[in-house]
Amino acid sequence: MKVTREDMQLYAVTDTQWLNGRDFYEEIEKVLAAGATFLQLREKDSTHEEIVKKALAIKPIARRYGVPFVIDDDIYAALEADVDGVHIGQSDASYETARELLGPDKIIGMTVKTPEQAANAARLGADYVGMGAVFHTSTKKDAKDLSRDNLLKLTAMLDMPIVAIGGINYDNCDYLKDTGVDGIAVVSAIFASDDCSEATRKLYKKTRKLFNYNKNIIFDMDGTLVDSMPFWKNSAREYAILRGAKLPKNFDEITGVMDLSEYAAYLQNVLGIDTSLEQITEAAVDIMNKHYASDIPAKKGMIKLIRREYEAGSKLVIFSASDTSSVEILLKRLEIYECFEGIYTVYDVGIGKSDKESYKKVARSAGMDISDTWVYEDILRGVRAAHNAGLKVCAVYDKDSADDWDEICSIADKCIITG
Ligand SMILES: Cc1ncc(COP(=O)(O)OP(=O)(O)O)c(N)n1
Ligand SMILES: Cc1ncsc1CCOP(=O)(O)O
Ligand SMILES: [Mg+2]
Repeated sequence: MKVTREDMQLYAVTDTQWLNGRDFYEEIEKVLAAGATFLQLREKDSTHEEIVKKALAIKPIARRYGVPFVIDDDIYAALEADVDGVHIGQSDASYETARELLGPDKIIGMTVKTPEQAANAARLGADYVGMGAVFHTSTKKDAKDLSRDNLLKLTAMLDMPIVAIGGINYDNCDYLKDTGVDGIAVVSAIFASDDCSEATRKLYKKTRKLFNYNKNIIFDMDGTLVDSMPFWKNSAREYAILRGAKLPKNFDEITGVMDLSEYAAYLQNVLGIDTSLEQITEAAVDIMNKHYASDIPAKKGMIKLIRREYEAGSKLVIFSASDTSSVEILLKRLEIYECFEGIYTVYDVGIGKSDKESYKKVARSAGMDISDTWVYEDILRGVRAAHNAGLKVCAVYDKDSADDWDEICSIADKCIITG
């Protein structure tokens, strides 16, 4: 698993001691939902068995949010729980031992405090480094403070993802601007807060600007933002009933595999309904627009994600295979219309989503730089085309594409599973 600089933006490190009786897993879920970009399980008072148990419980949560998840110190727990990797310091297992045990694909992060350690991390090929403590902290009393000058010296030596740690919070993190670090790792600034969601959301917004992670997002609508596929499938039935057809028992089975022109021919030739492709297309939009206006549900967490990105300054557009009117109706109903700067459909772009040129054209028209742009998409052909266009892809799980999920995840840069 490759770590990016962007993954370092807001690195959350757990510590049950700060929780004050709040539920550990609920708080972790809140932190990930609010935008933490990396997660480390660091429980200094837990036994190996307890760490494995906790890691196994956290792993599916981190997977759902597509956030890399590592364990502090315990390389055997990382192996047993099969998490994404481990973070090792100078008094933990060596990089070589960790790599041999965990294999080439797992993440190995290292603590670096001196030029020798920095050179060593570079030589060994660590996936990222953590540097600190940049401020004195009660979370790790034995951590020596790292001066700004020394931090600058260390970051200048390294060309890899770097995260600063130690006593960092919302009010003092500006200190890290232009130091060469790619983000902040925090324990108490998140987990000691009474409201972990709000603390994370505020830090996410602030660090996005601080570390210049400008983000453009091209969002798909059906299957990504909303759970509309079942409604689309049912629209064929709704139209046939509207036109007075007597439906055979296996109607859904027969029409489920048809495209619109095959469906038109079936209605005309088999069910004897006087209709045309144009009429069906128009009727489908009408039927679906009623649902977009009333009962198609947003996928779990998506509204929050869109609001978070909008508030953090991302530029968002929709690229849909549905009609513009449908997109507008839905976004207004979900009260996220103002979050999007543009709506593009395959009809006005003139190219389908299987063709990488469609995504390039949307990015160009929206004034988005390909290297800064993410595509959120649920279908394999869209994921593949967007990836081939050079865009970063966040795949969103949809049960309609369940059979393609493994292949989708082998292509996408990030995969999230919404309810
Ligand atoms: C991201 C990150 N950076 C540094 C550390 C510190 O690791 P280490 O020096 O091994 O100290 P302990 O955390 O084990 O007390 C870290 N955990 N994470
Ligand atoms: C793990 C670690 N390594 C250096 S300081 C530190 C603890 C950071 O905790 P906090 O963010 O609460 O200061
Ligand atoms: Mg350690």
